[in-house]
Amino acid sequence: MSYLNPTPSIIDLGINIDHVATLRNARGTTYPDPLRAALEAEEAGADAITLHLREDRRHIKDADVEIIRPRLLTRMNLEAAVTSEMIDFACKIKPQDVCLVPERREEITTEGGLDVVKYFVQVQAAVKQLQEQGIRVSLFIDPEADQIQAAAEMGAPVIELHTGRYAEAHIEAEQRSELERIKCAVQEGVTRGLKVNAGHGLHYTNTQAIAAIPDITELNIGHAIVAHAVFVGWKNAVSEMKALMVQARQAHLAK
Ligand SMILES: CC(=O)[C@@H](O)[C@H](O)COP(=O)(O)O
Ligand SMILES: NCC(=O)COP(=O)(O)O
Repeated sequence: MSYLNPTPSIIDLGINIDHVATLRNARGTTYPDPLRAALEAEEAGADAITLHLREDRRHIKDADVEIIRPRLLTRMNLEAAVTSEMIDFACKIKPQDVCLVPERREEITTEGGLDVVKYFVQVQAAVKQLQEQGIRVSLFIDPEADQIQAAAEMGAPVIELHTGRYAEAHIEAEQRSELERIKCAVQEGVTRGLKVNAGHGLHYTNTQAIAAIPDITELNIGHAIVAHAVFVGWKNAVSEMKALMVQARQAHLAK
């Protein structure tokens, strides 16, 4: 829900604008402008703007975060690694949401969830520091019961389930089993009183089944929308994704 979309959404869409910046950085130009992408995404129905400030600054830069933060009419969901540099930066910027993610410099994309069981102490300290600044913290984790339990125990109010394995499953049986894993994780999160989001690798033909899961509050989607925008335009790509999510949820609720 936002000033632009005042009716509560049946399911929220956070638009990840990282790869608008990837395209800009490929030529060192000032276009396409991530700020413009964020504002037009809001006009097209986005409920939040997600952006990942990576340690290597391969797409989003510090200045993007600083410029975009005060201009949003919805909310900013800043993805950040659990490092003192990133947590201090987030505390300075004060986005409405920070999603703590794992990061490996050599990876092409975020390969799995943050291991909040293994790094319990470090993640809990970051959650506390961010919460002291009034920032809502989300943990980007694999859809596993022990990860969800640790997230709840350390006091994070939100989790985002990594849907990468589901999105990459090419065999139908494997995709079905990944979907079941996500459904169980959603239930586990809700039972523990958490707001449950999901995302990673979702596109125009695999998002429906995830959006239909009734207790998922928000999906964060980026790469597929930037790619689709090449053919249909940015605002159409955003509104098409939002519409298919809403339709999938409504169809499930009408059953
Ligand atoms: C954490 C996450 O899933 C997204 O932020 C994603 O990582 C963005 O794109 P890249 O992984 O390609 O940087
Ligand atoms: N947290 C997931 C996200 O923001 C979007 O990931 P993707 O759609 O670019 O794979």
